[in-house]
Amino acid sequence: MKILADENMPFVRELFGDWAEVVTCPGRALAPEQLIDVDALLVRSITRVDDALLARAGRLAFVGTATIGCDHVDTGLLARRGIAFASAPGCNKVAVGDYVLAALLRVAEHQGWSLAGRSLAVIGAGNTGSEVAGRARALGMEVLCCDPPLAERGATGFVDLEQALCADVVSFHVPLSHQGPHATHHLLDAVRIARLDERQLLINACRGDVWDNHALLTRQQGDSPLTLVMDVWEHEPRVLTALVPHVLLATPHIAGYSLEGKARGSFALYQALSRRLGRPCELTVEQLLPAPAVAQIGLEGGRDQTLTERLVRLVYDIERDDRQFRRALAGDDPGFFDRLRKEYPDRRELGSLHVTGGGEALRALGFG
Ligand SMILES: NC(=O)C1=CN([C@@H]2O[C@H](COP(=O)(O)OP(=O)(O)OC[C@H]3O[C@@H](n4cnc5c(N)ncnc54)[C@H](O)[C@@H]3O)[C@@H](O)[C@H]2O)C=CC1
Ligand SMILES: O=C(O)C(=O)[C@H](O)COP(=O)(O)O
Repeated sequence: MKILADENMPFVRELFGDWAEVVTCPGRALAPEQLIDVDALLVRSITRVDDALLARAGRLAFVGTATIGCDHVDTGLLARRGIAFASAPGCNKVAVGDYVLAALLRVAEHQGWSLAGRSLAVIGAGNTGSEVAGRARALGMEVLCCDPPLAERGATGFVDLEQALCADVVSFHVPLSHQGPHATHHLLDAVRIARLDERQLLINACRGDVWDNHALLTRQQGDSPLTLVMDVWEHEPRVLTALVPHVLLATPHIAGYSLEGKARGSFALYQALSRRLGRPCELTVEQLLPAPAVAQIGLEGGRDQTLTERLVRLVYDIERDDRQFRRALAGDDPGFFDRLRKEYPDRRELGSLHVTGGGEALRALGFG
């Protein structure tokens, strides 16, 4: 069988190479002709899987995306054509939790905030939103969750969007959707942006099109700008360049880019395709991962927010990603966004570092 996989999907040769012919290619530039003799297509979020791409895919029996988000895949089309589909729900939720935790601690340091006692609203309380909620609670923050679709299914304890948008920190974790009563395209639109208070911090680590970036730029150019953390951008890989100087932490859609998260993404497709073919799964995710450079450190004495920030930065330095982003944006490379993502260094999750002497509180923050 022939598998065509995005070149940015790690571990495909280790997972599929023993029993399939594996060909890799850049995901953004995939052409219909490349699918003529392909049995299984493995993509990431940058490949639009639609009628045009599958026009000549006569043999295709399986499409997998090694991502949580599925907005790039026409799943209705796959169902109509009898092509099996799999995604990787939750694969990089821990990485998104690490990203938002790192962002909160850096912003707090920058603004001189104590996070304990402040409110944080999670918009979309699924896998990534719940992970972020857990980290925020571990920081002593008061967490509010807004998730109307879950509330409609009988879950309780939610606030509505307008209440959520009054929190000190508002972190977005919804899928991108264009239709239906809970469509999220421009969920943060010009009207809502105008109502926000300048003391608020807004974080987007889900999909760029959930925020109206032009309306946000208008707000930021006025006399009461918001504090912003943006990992995702409307119309990626293009970025509204003028907005970037008004964003405190700006990164190129890498919130979910831990090595563990990517490995889990590839592994979920290995499991799904193996199941479909009736093959045993002989490997585990753990077998794919190298040992972390630093696996253990000891903590003596008390821990405050500053020390927590330093501990997090030992494993994940979000400001490094922000610096690289700004440097690359200022350069002369129109393909900088994809390049930064392709060349992204191996980033380990906080859980890879065992901190002795830190107790349960550090484990709640994500450490091992
Ligand atoms: N920046 C990055 O690297 C990453 C981005 N993502 C994005 O984050 C999204 C969310 O991921 P998960 O939490 O794992 O998905 P999930 O499906 O587990 O949770 C999403 C939640 O959003 C809720 N929701 C849907 N519409 C809503 C609305 N209008 N208002 C409030 N809540 C709404 C759903 O009911 C669900 O509970 C993904 O679809 C993906 O687009 C995910 C991983 C990494
Ligand atoms: O899982 C998701 O959803 C994401 O947003 C991924 O982290 C995106 O990574 P790529 O698929 O664009 O490499």
